Amino acid sequence: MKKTLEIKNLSYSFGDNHILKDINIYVKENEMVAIVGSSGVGKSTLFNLIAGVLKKQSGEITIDGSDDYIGKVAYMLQKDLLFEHKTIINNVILPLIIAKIDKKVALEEGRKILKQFNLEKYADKYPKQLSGGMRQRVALIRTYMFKRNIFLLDEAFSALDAITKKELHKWYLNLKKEFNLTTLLITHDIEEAIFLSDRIYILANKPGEIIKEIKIEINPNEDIDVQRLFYKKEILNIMNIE
Ligand SMILES: Nc1ncnc2c1ncn2[C@@H]1O[C@H](COP(=O)(O)OP(=O)(O)OP(=O)(O)O)[C@@H](O)[C@H]1O
Repeated sequence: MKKTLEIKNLSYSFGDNHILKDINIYVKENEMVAIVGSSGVGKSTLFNLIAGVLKKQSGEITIDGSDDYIGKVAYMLQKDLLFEHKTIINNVILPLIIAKIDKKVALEEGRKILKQFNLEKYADKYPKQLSGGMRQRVALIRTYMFKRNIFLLDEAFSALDAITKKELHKWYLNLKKEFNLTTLLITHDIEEAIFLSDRIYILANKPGEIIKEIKIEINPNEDIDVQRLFYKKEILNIMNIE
């Protein structure tokens, strides 16, 4: 399968402060890949480089084989950034309006997608009338509406309580399947990374480097929780966390 995102020998410094060193990672089409690392290791810096928020200093970033990578990703952060004064439907269609699509057509598409995900009853409500989990679903659908090659999720589920988070993880896997999403997830939550991802990169040290790549292969005929626990132990071990 082709590589949607490929990063080669990417390094980055803020002045004399070396943050990232020789990062080599890739995400294949329809794949969900996580970058796991402790606080301050450079996860958001890497994310900002891919999104084009920070200017690349050295190394390569390509999306679908092209080094013209700026503006090719759809990204979502922990805070949902919904517009409080706009209804849910108007929040969802915002990417289409920005792309200058006729409002009537945009509204039709927005309602269709809300219906598809059983969110149509919220269409005319305002964000403050929704729970945290529902807001995050709306924000994820809005991110999808940008129709970019790859989704970058930076701690997108971190602000949610444990139960809502688990529900949203399952929901996201559905969204991924339905729309063939390609996702790079940045998280410090190891269990989240194991549940959602096909592969995990561990970012550690200072400057931050990829110290390990782990393929998550769950055998459905054996106890799934036990297999996930083994992966968790392996990752904690690598990260030197007891
Ligand atoms: N704009 C900036 N100018 C200077 N240093 C910065 C800037 N942004 C981040 N840093 C530094 O870069 C390092 C990595 O920060 P970054 O936010 O990428 O880490 P992170 O892994 O995302 O952490 P967290 O999980 O806490 O968000 C930190 O030491 C931080 O102080």
